[in-house]
Amino acid sequence: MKVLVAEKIAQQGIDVLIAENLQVDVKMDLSREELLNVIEEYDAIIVRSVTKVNEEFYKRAKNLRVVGRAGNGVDNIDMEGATKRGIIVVNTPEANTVSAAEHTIGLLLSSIRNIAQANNRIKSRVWDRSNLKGVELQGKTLGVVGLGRIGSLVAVRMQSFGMKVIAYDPYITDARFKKFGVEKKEKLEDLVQESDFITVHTPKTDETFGMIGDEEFKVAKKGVRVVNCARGGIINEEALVKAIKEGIVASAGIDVLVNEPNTTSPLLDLDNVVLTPHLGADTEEAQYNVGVTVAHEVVSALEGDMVPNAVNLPTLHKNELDAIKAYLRLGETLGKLYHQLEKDPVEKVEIVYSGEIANMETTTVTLGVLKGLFETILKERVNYVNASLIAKNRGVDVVESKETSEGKYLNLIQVKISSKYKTFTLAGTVFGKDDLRIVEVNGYEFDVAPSPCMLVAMNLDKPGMIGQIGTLLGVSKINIATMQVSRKNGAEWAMMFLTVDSEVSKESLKLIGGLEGISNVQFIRL
Ligand SMILES: NC(=O)c1ccc[n+]([C@@H]2O[C@H](COP(=O)([O-])OP(=O)(O)OC[C@H]3O[C@@H](n4cnc5c(N)ncnc54)[C@H](O)[C@@H]3O)[C@@H](O)[C@H]2O)c1
Ligand SMILES: O=C(O)[C@H](O)COP(=O)(O)O
Repeated sequence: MKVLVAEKIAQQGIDVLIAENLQVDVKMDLSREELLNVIEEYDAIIVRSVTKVNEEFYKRAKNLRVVGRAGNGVDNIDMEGATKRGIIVVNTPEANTVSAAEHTIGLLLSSIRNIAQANNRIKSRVWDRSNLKGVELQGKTLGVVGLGRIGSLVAVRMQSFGMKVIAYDPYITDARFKKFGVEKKEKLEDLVQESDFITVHTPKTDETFGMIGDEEFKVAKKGVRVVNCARGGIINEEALVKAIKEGIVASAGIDVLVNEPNTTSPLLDLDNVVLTPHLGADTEEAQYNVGVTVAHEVVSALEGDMVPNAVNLPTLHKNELDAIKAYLRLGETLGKLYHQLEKDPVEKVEIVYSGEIANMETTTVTLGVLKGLFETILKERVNYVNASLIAKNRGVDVVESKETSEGKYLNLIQVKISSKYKTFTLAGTVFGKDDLRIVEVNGYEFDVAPSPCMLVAMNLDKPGMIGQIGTLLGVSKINIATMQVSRKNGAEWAMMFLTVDSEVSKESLKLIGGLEGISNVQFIRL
């Protein structure tokens, strides 16, 4: 498989990819046109914040399966476009947060003490201490907008400077404010009015873009100082220039601009603005972390494994993922069984989790069931990323429910698949760590370990049936590994489940199906 590294990442990250025998092309200087011309060759691409991974890009990236973002922000990646194509997007949200927080603080200190200006002055051989007076942090109020990973690191660190820290973040719990010793502000306006310094740490979204603008500067303290080390435009650039010129904003530290690279922004002309060219994550440590982390994630994603930092999948921590791994396989197995046993179009999939699994994060297991269900009948790529969208587009209603009460099994996944005509049921459990069992198929109880090649048949519940099939398979040189027969409350027909060592040909299936008292013979590939 081929990976294109389209922006600079640490060599150690590239080494991880090479060690996994991937063909790695490091091409950091491709023009847009060149990139679009070569991208069809690649299974994965690694980018940072510069490459626009958008519709135009996806249309040319016919074989792409993974976009690795060596960093945090994914606003340069069209997530909807990736999801509908089943392209997994992974990033490294934890890997550069300390560097970004430290850079924020660096910008703040630099801007309020005129460090950059003073440096320029003295390097031009002028020893002049005039007009460089700064302000102290101690006793002042810092307003943090967005108390996530980086915002909280900044908040905690700035308290050691003797600052009072307040924050506005409507999407987090009160407990998180408490944990970081930060006073919660219900409204952005309140934060703006009370802050001596404001720093923004939200992602760039429709809601946050321009959230600090003319209106906010109108109510801000005269002489407020601001920092943006998150994404360009969260503090509106035109409004900031105006507020600086009007003396409302005394200084600004800016790492990110709406348009990057940028050497023409009016902010560059203002003495009390300190700018860096998007350097928040540019440290030895952060680049090592993001490079190596993204490389491992890309490898896992290409191997079809679940990745904890997949952006267009439910969020799972590594330990949560480890805990549900066997259930993911079980969910997929149950999903795969349906269309190999039944042909009716699916209208509704109901998944009931009972016992231990009911206390776990099951959203991804549900995606596994849907993946298994659709991949047996669709030619297009079906995976965890797009399984739910495929269900929605096919009008399949997906319902997940949980029962924590103890049943016959310590854990159980029941899948009820309804068509216009009937409901077909499947159930499975995990014994021990990862021993899967199919325990029910349409009301027939089993204890079958799923295997790559299986045979299922209905047989009249009378003597001689098993022998007939055994003989025919023997003649076809197919070895039977296991066999189970299950009856259902005195029903005329029993169900037979065989695991076999090799594929059963269409001819053999036809012969078996033609046996007296045998019907619905299906070869199942798992
Ligand atoms: N300059 C750099 O080099 C650099 C490096 C790393 C990250 N970043 C950027 O820093 C920002 C923060 O990253 P993070 O890892 O802390 O993200 P995060 O997801 O951990 O935290 C973001 C926080 O913003 C909050 N939020 C979202 N919308 C909001 C709104 N409308 N009002 C108030 N709060 C809102 C969320 O609830 C969340 O708590 C991102 O934009 C990221 O791209 C920049
Ligand atoms: O979102 C991020 O991780 C930072 O903005 C860093 O971006 P970069 O990888 O382009 O330096």
